Amino acid sequence: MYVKICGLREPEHVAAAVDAGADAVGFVLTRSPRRITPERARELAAAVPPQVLTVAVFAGEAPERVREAALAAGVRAVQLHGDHPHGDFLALRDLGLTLVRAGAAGADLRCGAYDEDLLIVDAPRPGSGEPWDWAAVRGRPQGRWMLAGGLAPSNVAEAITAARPWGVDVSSGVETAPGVKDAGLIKDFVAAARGAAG
Ligand SMILES: O=C(O)c1ccccc1NCC(=O)[C@H](O)[C@H](O)COP(=O)(O)O
Repeated sequence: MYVKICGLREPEHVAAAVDAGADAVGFVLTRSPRRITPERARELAAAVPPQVLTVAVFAGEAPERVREAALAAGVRAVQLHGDHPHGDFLALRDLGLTLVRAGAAGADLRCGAYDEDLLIVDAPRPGSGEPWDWAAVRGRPQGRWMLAGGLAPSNVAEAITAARPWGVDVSSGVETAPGVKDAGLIKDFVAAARGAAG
């Protein structure tokens, strides 16, 4: 079970995610209570070992702006949320970064349909912490896809059973307030996801 912890802002929470065994850590570079600057993301990413994917998250920015910010942040992956057209992914392909497409269940659910490497199937409002009907997508997404939206240590096992994803992604469920991560919750989430998968 691939596990991504998103919306990290502080070095101790990045370290908590890495120590817990997360596969990917996300830095939000778009409008959000979790937003950080590309320069801050670079500082945080510098402490992440190479086996853990560093992801810069965008929503609605033009590819030129995504390119500039991703390079400034020094991340290894770019995540585009929402209604980005296929052309945006093609325009970023030459960066040589892992491309992640994220959207709600109404989108094309085949990973690779937009030339992306990973797919996230999320709640309608990203980063809202709102659970949705995870079971409704069971059997529909194809390829390397992560389930997101309202996941937490207390429900991630249920969500995995319901949707059978390749991976899971969380932000609000490992926070004590919007944008304020909790190292204990991060550890609990990774353990619960891996326990469910095992
Ligand atoms: O986290 C945000 O605030 C955010 C804002 C705008 C676009 C994307 C955002 N987050 C992307 C993620 O990958 C989140 O982890 C995902 O939406 C799940 O969020 P949550 O329901 O809070 O666990």
